[in-house]
Amino acid sequence: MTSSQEWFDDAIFDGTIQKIPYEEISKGKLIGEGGFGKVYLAECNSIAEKIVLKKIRKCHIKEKEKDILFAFIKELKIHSNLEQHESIIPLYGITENRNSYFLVMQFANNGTLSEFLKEKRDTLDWAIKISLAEQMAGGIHYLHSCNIIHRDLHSKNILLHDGQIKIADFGLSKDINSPTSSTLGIFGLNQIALMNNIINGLREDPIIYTPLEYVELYKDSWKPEPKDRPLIQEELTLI
Ligand SMILES: Nc1ncnc2c1ncn2[C@@H]1O[C@H](COP(=O)(O)OP(=O)(O)OP(=O)(O)O)[C@@H](O)[C@H]1O
Repeated sequence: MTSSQEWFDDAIFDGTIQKIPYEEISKGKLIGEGGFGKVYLAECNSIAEKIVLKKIRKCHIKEKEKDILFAFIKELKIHSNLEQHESIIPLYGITENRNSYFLVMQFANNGTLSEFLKEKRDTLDWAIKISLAEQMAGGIHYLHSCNIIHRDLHSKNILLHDGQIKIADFGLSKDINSPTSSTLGIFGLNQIALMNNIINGLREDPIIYTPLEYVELYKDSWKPEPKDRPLIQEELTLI
């Protein structure tokens, strides 16, 4: 029987995932922390632009943290099977040192959409907002065309690089052709509370001065019955 370490190694290194030698990388400052672990800014000899390292410690590879491990591997596999797309954050590969594995991806130099919107809330004009919505719909449309549903889209999982939307964080995504899918165990209490509110019909109030066509579009998109919501292709056309 293989150890969980061997199983993890096999799961990572079979297929198309590029392994980057750790010696080629100089790790910089800590820039964030998520469900798997810490995220660092870094540079790599063979990659022209700045990168981030998203870390999972090897000691997480044990039974009681299987959900975290599965989400990490799922993110890796789904992300590495995607082609380059302007609205998806590029994944360069994986690297490892003695204690940890790291996903290696492009550093998004404008941070998360959440930070961007907080900072620019009062100065963003509608042309930029519509352009961001269009880029996002374009990225989601691309994912759907690859039979991937993201399932965790929110403004902290959407990054911006040189003003361009980059969808990230595929840990909860599902390949609709794949029979294994359940990662429900890794939802946090906040997400469960939010889901409850949505199921019970709670919706935000439209923000004043939002164009009416846009309000109608997003109200259509939060209808309770999925069949009543527009497809992403329709949204893209309307935007
Ligand atoms: N490619 C990136 N470029 C720039 N900053 C990033 C990048 N990836 C992650 N970050 C930063 O690191 C933080 C943590 O990212 P990470 O994806 O690990 O977690 P999360 O999405 O916040 O949480 P979770 O993994 O639980 O959904 C982000 O909020 C963001 O500030």
